[in-house]
Amino acid sequence: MSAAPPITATLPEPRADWALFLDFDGTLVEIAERPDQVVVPARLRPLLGALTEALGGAVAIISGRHLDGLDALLGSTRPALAGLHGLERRSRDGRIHRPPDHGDQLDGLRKAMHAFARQHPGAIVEDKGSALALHYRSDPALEHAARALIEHHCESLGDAFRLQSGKQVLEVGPAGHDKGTVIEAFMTEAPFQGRTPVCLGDDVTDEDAFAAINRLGGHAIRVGTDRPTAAGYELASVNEAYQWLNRLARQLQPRH
Ligand SMILES: O=P(O)(O)OC[C@H]1O[C@H](O[C@H]2O[C@H](CO)[C@@H](O)[C@H](O)[C@H]2O)[C@H](O)[C@@H](O)[C@@H]1O
Repeated sequence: MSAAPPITATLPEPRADWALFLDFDGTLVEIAERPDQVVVPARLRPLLGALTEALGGAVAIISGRHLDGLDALLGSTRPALAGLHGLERRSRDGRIHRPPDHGDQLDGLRKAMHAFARQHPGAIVEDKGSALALHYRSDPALEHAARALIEHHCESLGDAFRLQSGKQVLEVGPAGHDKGTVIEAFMTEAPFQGRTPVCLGDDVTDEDAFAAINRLGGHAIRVGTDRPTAAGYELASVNEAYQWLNRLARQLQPRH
């Protein structure tokens, strides 16, 4: 993180040649006690529509959730999407890019996580097929035991899988993909190619995205103020993120 630019108070002036990458949980929706309890604000869908129009379609949501779960939350809005922290994505033209599923290799860990959740009511298993998440938001004291359990299983899984920490969650999924690699993939194709990438995110896993954005000469904006970051800019909350994105959409609105 030594190459991180200092946080700049003034955010960059919106430009029509930006490509916008938006994290979901903690950036576009407030964090909830459980993954299935998030509330998608009514203002999100019109905002995504306005941003997509203003930026020539170059808007993507990049999340740790899987694509189907994101589509269910977003309803008829069908933006470019990346799921499972970059493992899978949907291009603007609707093509799905997803490596073969080796989620069955996680069966041992899957069973162990479910047994752990049965023993500890504060733990929740989120099974995303190719990846598994063990949440402990309802009982943060479980982090140590949850991590020990997962690390034990990761030893036998080898290098093909990696453990990622997030907000009160530990996730195991295929190695070699992250939010940085998926932004780089989007930037090779229309309508993102040739634009300046801009990314908003709140979590540790968004730091991979911020590092890629910095390499690509774009603007990384961290939502929240709770830890060190590679982002050069900061917005204090989900609400501030909405205010700034609304201003962006208004300022760049194409004149008809
Ligand atoms: O990349 P994101 O879109 O930010 O997704 C990261 C993870 O978000 C979800 O978990 C987090 O949000 C939950 C709902 O607010 C919260 O209960 C949990 O404690 C957070 O870790 C989602 O459930 C995960 O699959 C995503 O990887």
